[in-house]
Amino acid sequence: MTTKQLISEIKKKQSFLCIGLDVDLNKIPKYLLQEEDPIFAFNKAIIDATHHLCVAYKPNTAFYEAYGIKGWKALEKTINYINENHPEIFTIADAKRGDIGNTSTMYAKAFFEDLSFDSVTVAPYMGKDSVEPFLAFKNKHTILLALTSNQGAFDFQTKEVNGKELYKQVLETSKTWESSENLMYVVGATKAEYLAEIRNIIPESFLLVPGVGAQGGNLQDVCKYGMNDSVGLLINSSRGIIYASNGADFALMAAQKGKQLQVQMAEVLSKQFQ
Ligand SMILES: O=C(O)c1cc(=O)[nH]c(=O)n1[C@@H]1O[C@H](COP(=O)(O)O)[C@@H](O)[C@H]1O
Repeated sequence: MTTKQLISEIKKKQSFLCIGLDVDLNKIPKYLLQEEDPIFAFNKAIIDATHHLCVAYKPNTAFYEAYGIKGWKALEKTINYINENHPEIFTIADAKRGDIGNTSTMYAKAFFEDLSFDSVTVAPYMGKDSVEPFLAFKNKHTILLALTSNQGAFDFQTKEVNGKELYKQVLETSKTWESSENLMYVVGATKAEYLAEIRNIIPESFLLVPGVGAQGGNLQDVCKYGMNDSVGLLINSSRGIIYASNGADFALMAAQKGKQLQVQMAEVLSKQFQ
């Protein structure tokens, strides 16, 4: 999917919501465990109930890898289900990969070709030759970790190296790489106060912003400082939506939580883009 198509979908749905499909078998309704593939059954119900409210789905691969071959199969069924039924939805494999060049190429093939995701999250710390193999894929997107939502972001990312914070060096350097138009960046919603400065460095790029809901990030602050002329934001919520209930009404309740965020997003968009 191109960025242009993503922006057009955001405007159409009046939403820049990304729903995180982080499936934990201990948290889903007990009766689903009798299904042949409980993870896929859960995801299918969530997707059926929420696809009109969001523009992106983000399965975090850890929640699938943890269940071995069955988990990986469920991930494959989930991405195929989204691509077949809702091809207009942007898909993110949240895998946080990155390695020496030839290995990164294999990671990119796994997520872009075998699983047909639109994007994958990548850690920047092995540098240019570890990221460019992902960028080489046309109409696919590499979402680089810039300033993450967790407390540990302060251990390295905000530390100054040669007079400049490391996350700023990640932003400035990565935008000079080949095919950098395929880059997006992760900035945690819990770091909203950094967004204005981040926008000075990368005014055009899309930001994936996790951390609203369960981690306490604030949607209004993220929009105020992070939005650009093309919206430029995908705001993710995982647990806050998919575990709204663990009863038979789980999908309905997830849709209600998703709707609450979508309504707030529509309000922001109507003010910003009249
Ligand atoms: O890359 C990510 O998506 C990510 C980066 C980050 O800085 N913080 C962060 O929480 N995430 C992911 O975003 C999701 C957040 O989930 P909730 O806190 O349940 O909404 C999880 O899949 C995290 O792994």
